[in-house]
Parts: sequence; structure tokens; C-alpha cells
Amino acid sequence: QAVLSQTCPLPAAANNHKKDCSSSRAVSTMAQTIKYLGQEEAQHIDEELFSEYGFSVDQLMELAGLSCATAVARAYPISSLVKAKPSLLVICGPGNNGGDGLVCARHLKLFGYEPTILYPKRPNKPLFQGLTIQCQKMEIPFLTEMPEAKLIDEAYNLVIDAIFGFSFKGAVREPFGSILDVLKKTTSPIASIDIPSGWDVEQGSADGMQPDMLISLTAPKKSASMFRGRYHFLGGRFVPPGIERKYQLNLPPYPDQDCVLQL
Ligand SMILES: NC(=O)C1=CN([C@@H]2O[C@H](COP(=O)(O)OP(=O)(O)OC[C@H]3O[C@@H](n4cnc5c(N)ncnc54)[C@H](OP(=O)(O)O)[C@@H]3O)[C@@H](O)[C@H]2O)[C@@H](O)CC1
Ligand SMILES: [K+]
Repeated sequence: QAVLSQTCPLPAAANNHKKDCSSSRAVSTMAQTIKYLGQEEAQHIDEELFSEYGFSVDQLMELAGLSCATAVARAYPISSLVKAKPSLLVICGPGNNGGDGLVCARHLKLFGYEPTILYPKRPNKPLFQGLTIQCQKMEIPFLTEMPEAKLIDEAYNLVIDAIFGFSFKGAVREPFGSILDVLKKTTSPIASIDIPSGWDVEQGSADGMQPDMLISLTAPKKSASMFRGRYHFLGGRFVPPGIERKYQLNLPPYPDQDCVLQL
């Protein structure tokens, strides 16, 4: 800890986006202050943002997805990618976490990456239909089925996991069980949005997938304390002070005008 505070002081580390601070060390320092949310608490905050604070879902989803794309670009700049093309696979689930993934893919395309989307279960709602059309008009290809692990490793620099977020519960149902089984076999790094999919929101999962990156939205959830990957970012810079006080979030200050903060 003493060494950490000399080499990676906070919040200066966040200001400098230091890549030499390992995420696990930084998180252990941040954990003294920042709150890790339980599942119900995360859902209550979500509901309050819409009911009492006047936000709409698409508004916050746009900010969340932009945060995720920004964090991915910080951790995996195009110049650092190992394959000839800046290819990414974005896997989107049936809820709002999947919506964040669609927004994230659209911004990553604007940032110069070449995302491909797998979106196997699409809700029949205007919000998700609109986000899908936007991605198609951005000329982002959609896959019709999950590729095998070997093919993913050959074709994609990174997989973005936007399958489940804080409302995930119980045993994984198909087609997502098979998709998560493939992800456990891939060696391409995985960046998970809000929760590593398949993990219990509070308890994590000892034999689940182990993402290289986690982007916690609003505030980390309890399972984030089990994250062992290299990059843990906080995103979703939209929390009003009343919410922060009521839930004692103790969010660290975001640097300057940035929409993400490396923990
Ligand atoms: N305030 C914030 O911080 C903001 C949060 N945002 C984002 O929203 C996310 C939360 O979104 P959410 O509430 O829609 O739920 P989410 O986790 O995407 O999944 C629910 C879907 O999964 C399914 N499903 C569940 N369990 C399953 C199982 N065992 N096996 C299979 N399927 C299962 C279930 O499907 P169904 O029950 O209908 O079959 C349902 O459709 C949050 O993590 C963050 O990313 C931002 O967009 C905006 C601001
Ligand atoms: K996820």
C-alpha cells in the first residue's frame, strides 16, 4: 500500500490515466472509499434515476455506452492491437446491458475500430429496434450465430461482453449458456460491461469467465471485488448529488471532463 501511494497516488493516477498501476492494487486502495453496490441497491438507484430524477433510459444508456467505448479505447488503443484489423466482437444480451453494448459498438466504430455484433435475443421495443438500426446504418455487421472459440481468437482482438448486467439472476438460460461456455474457452481478452456475464451480481463466480477488463457503471457492484483482470474502469458520469448522498456512493472524482476513471 505504501509503495502504491508513492507510485500511484489517487486521484492523480486517474488524472494521468497511468497504465503502470495494476488495477487490482488501485482497486484495493479505492475500496476504502468507493461503495460496492448490492443487486437491489443498484436496481433502486436505476429506478430512482428514472422516476424521481427525470432521466430517460435512452439518455443514460447513451452515456453508459459512450463511457464503455471510451474506456475500451483507453485500455486497448488501436495502435496496441495485435491483429491487422482493429476487429472487436460485441455480444449483446436481452436487457439494458445489451443496449449499452449496442451504443458502445456504435461509438467504437466512430473511434476507428471495426466492431461486429452478435445480438441473438432482441426485445420487441422501439428503444432496442432504434439502437439496432443505428448500428446497421453505421455499417456494423451482425452475426447470426456465435462463432467457435478458435475462430474468435483468430478473428477478434477483443470481445465486449454486454450480455447481462445487474438484473441477472439464477441459472443461465439458452442461448446464453452456450455463448458463455464458448467465452470461457477463448483466449482473446474480454471486456465486461457492468458485470462479468454469468457472475452472481454480488458473489461473483469462481468457475465463470475471467474478463481482462471491467467497466463498472454508476458504481461497482459487490462482485467487482472478485475481478482479477488488468483494467477496472468506472463510467456513467451522470449521478446527481442527491443519489450519491442517499446511497453514500463516495465516488472518486472523475478527471477533468472525462466520462471514465480508471480504478
Ligand atoms: N442506472 C444505471 O446504472 C444504468 C444501467 N444501465 C445498464 O442496464 C443494466 C441493467 O439492465 P436490466 O435491468 O435491463 O438488466 P440486464 O442485467 O441487462 O438483463 C436483464 C435481461 O437478462 C435476462 N436474464 C436475467 N437472468 C437471466 C438468466 N439467468 N438467463 C438468461 N437470461 C437472463 C432477462 O431476460 P428474461 O427474463 O426476459 O428472459 C432480462 O431481459 C446495467 O447493468 C447497465 O449495464 C444503463 O443502460 C443505464 C444506466
Ligand atoms: K456484462
